[in-house]
Amino acid sequence: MGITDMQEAFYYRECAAAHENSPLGLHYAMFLPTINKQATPEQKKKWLPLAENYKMIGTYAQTELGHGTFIRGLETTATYDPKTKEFILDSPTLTSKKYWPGCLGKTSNHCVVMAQLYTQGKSHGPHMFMVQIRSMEDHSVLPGIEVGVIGNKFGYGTNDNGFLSFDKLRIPRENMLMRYSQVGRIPRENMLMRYSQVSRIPRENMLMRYSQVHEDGTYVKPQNAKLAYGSMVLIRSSIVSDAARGLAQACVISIRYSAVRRQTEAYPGGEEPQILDYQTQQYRLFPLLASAYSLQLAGKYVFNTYLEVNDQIEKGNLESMPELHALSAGLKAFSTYEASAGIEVCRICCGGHGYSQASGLPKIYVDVVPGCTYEGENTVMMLQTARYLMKCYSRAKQGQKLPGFVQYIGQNLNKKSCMSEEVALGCLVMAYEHRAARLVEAAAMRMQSLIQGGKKQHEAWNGSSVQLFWAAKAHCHLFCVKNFVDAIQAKSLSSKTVTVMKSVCQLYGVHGILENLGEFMQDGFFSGEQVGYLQRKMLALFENIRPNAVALVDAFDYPDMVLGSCLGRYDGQVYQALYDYAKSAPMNQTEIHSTYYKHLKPLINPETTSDAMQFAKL
Ligand SMILES: CCCCCCCCCCCC(=O)SCCNC(=O)CCNC(=O)[C@H](O)C(C)(C)COP(=O)(O)OP(=O)(O)OC[C@H]1O[C@@H](n2cnc3c(N)ncnc32)[C@H](O)[C@@H]1OP(=O)(O)O
Ligand SMILES: Cc1cc2nc3c(=O)[nH]c(=O)nc-3n(C[C@H](O)[C@H](O)[C@H](O)COP(=O)(O)OP(=O)(O)OC[C@H]3O[C@@H](n4cnc5c(N)ncnc54)[C@H](O)[C@@H]3O)c2cc1C
Repeated sequence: MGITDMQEAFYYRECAAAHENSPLGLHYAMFLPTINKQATPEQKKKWLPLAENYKMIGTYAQTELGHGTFIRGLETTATYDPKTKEFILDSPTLTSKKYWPGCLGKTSNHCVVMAQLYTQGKSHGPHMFMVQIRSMEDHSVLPGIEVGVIGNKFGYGTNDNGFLSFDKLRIPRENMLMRYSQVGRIPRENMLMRYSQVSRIPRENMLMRYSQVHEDGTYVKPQNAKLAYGSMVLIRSSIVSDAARGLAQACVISIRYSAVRRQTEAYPGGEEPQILDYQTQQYRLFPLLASAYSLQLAGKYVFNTYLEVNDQIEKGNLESMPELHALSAGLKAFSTYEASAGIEVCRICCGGHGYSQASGLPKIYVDVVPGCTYEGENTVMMLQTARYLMKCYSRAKQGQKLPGFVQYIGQNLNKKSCMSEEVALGCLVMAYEHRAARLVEAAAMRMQSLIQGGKKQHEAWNGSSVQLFWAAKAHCHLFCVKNFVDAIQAKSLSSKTVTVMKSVCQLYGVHGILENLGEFMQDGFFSGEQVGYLQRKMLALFENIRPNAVALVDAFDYPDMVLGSCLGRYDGQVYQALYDYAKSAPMNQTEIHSTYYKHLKPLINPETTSDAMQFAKL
C-alpha cells in the first residue's frame, strides 16, 4: 500500500484485520524499529530491505523463563571468540531459555536476541544480536536452535509467543570453523543462514551502533548503557495510545448500547428508560469516557516527546533520556491500569450481553490487559518513575531548577485548596500538583528516616516502595489532568468544542479526586465543604455530558468493522445483530448435535445405544 508512516500503518492494519492480533506484530512493532535504531548503517543496508519486504521476519527475544524484569540478570550468553571472530550464543540453563517473545514460536525466521556479552574473559552486560533461527528456504529450524510456542494464553491467540534456546554443544566445533573459513568466499546474503545453522553468528551481527567489539575482542562502551533499551522506550511510548484506544473502543460499545438498551419502568406503567439515563450508569461510564480522552491526549504527548528526544539522541545529546524514561515508563503503567480496569467496567455495564463474545468487549480486554505486564511490569515501571521523582526531589531541595513537568516537586505544602462551587480548572490542577508533591515528599521522608534508622539503601527503597508507587501514580495522574487542561485551552479549538470538552475534562479531574479522596485530604488540603462542591459538580457534569455522550464516542470514529461488536453498532440495531450472531453459531448449523448420539442418547434411551455405537465407530 506504500504506507510508510508507522501510525498510519497501524490504523490500516487495524481495519484490514480488525479481529486478530497480527502474527507479524512483533516484526513491525519491535524488530524493524530495533534494526532502524540500533544497527549500524552497514547492518541497516543489509537487513532493512529484507525485513521491510518480509523476507526476514523477526521478533524481539529478550525475556527468559527465569528473568523478564531484571534485564541485567539475563542468562543467555554471547561469548566472543577472537580466533574465529564469532559470538557463541548459549543458553546454559533451563531458566535462560527465551520465553514469551511474540511471533517467535512459528512465524519468525530471525530475532534480535538480548544476551550477556562476554569478551576477553569479561562480562559487559546485555547486548543485542541478530540471529537467524529458521531457514529462509523452507522455514525449518536451524541446527543448534530449539524453538516452539509456549501454549495457550489469556488472549493473543494469533500471536505465537514462543520459547527459544541456543545449544552450542550440539554443533561440532570443527564444522563451525569450517563454515567460518568460507565466509569471505560466499555471497554476503548467504552468511546469515550458514552461521545461524551452527548457532554461531558473525561479529557484524551484533547491533553495535553504540557499543563495539573490535576484531581482537576489545570492548568499547556505549555513551550510555541504557541506549540498548531504546526499543522498549519506543514501545512504552506507543502503548499509552494503544491502551487509550482499547478504552475508547470499550466506551463506544458500552455507551452506544446504553443508549439503545431500556430497562425497568421508571414508575408503574411508565416507559422503560434508556439505561444511559440512570445516574449510576453515568457514574460508571462517563468518567471512563473522560479517561479515554485524557489517555489519548497523553499518548500523543508521550509519543511526540519520544520523537523529539530521539532526534536529540541521534545528534548525540542524551540529556533528556532520563525524563523520557520516567515519563514513558510511568504513563505506560498508568494508562494500561486505567484502561484494563475501565474496559471491565464497560463490560459489566452491558449486563449479560457484555459477557458474550458478540459484545466485542472480551477481545478488547484480553488485548489491552497484557500491556500491564509486557514491556515492563507495571509496578516495576512505576517504581522507575518514582526513582526519577526521588532524584528530582533531592535536586529541588538543593535549589536546582527542574524540567517542566516535574517543576511542582518541592513546592510549599502549607497551602489550602482554592476550590469553589464553580470548580475552576486551575484549582483542579493545583489540587493534583499538591497531592503529587506531598506524596513525593512523603516517600522521600520515609526513605530518609529508614536510612537514618540504619537501613541500607536497598532496604530503605523496599521499605518505602508502596509510598513510592503512590507518588509515581499521583505524578502520572497529575500529568494526565494537566495535559488535558492544556489541550482544551489550545487556541485552535472552536468555542463549542471547548464548552463540551471542558465538561469532560472537569469530570476527569473531579472524579479522580473523589476516587482518591484520602490522598487529597490527609493533610487537610481540602475542607469537607470543598468535597461537597466536588460531589455536586460531578453530578451536574453527568447532566451536562448526557446529551453529548453518544456524539462524544462517535467522535472517536471507529468503524463497526473495527469494533466487531453487536452492541456497539453505529445503527443501534443491537437485538437483530445479537440474534443473527446466535443463528450463525456453528452449533446451530445442525438440528441435532453429534454429542447427542455419543453421550446423551445412551443416558436417555439406553436400549437403543447401537446407534451411539455406530456413531462412535464412525
Ligand atoms: C503499537 C503499540 C503496541 C505494540 C504491541 C507490542 C506487543 C508486545 C510487545 C512486548 C515486548 C516485550 O515485552 S519485550 C521485553 C520487555 N521487557 C522489559 O520491559 C523489561 C523491563 N525491565 C527494564 O526495563 C529494566 O531492567 C529496569 C528498568 C527495570 C531496570 O534496569 P537495570 O538495568 O537494572 O537498571 P537500574 O539499575 O534499575 O537503573 C539504572 C539506571 O538506568 C535507568 N534506566 C533504566 N531503563 C532506562 C531506559 N530505558 N532509558 C533510560 N534510562 C533507563 C534507570 O532510571 C537508572 O537511572 P539512575 O537512577 O541510575 O540515574
Ligand atoms: C502477551 C505478552 C507478550 C510478550 N512479548 C514479549 C516479547 O515479544 N519479547 C520479550 O522479550 N518478552 C515478551 N514478554 C515478556 C514480558 O516483557 C515480561 O513478562 C515482562 O517484562 C515482565 O517480566 P516478568 O515476567 O519477569 O515479571 P516478574 O518480574 O517476574 O514480575 C512478577 C511480579 O514481581 C514483581 N517485581 C519484579 N521485580 C520487582 C522489583 N524490582 N520491585 C518490585 N516488584 C517487582 C512485579 O511487580 C510482579 O508483580 C511478553 C509478555 C506477555 C504477557
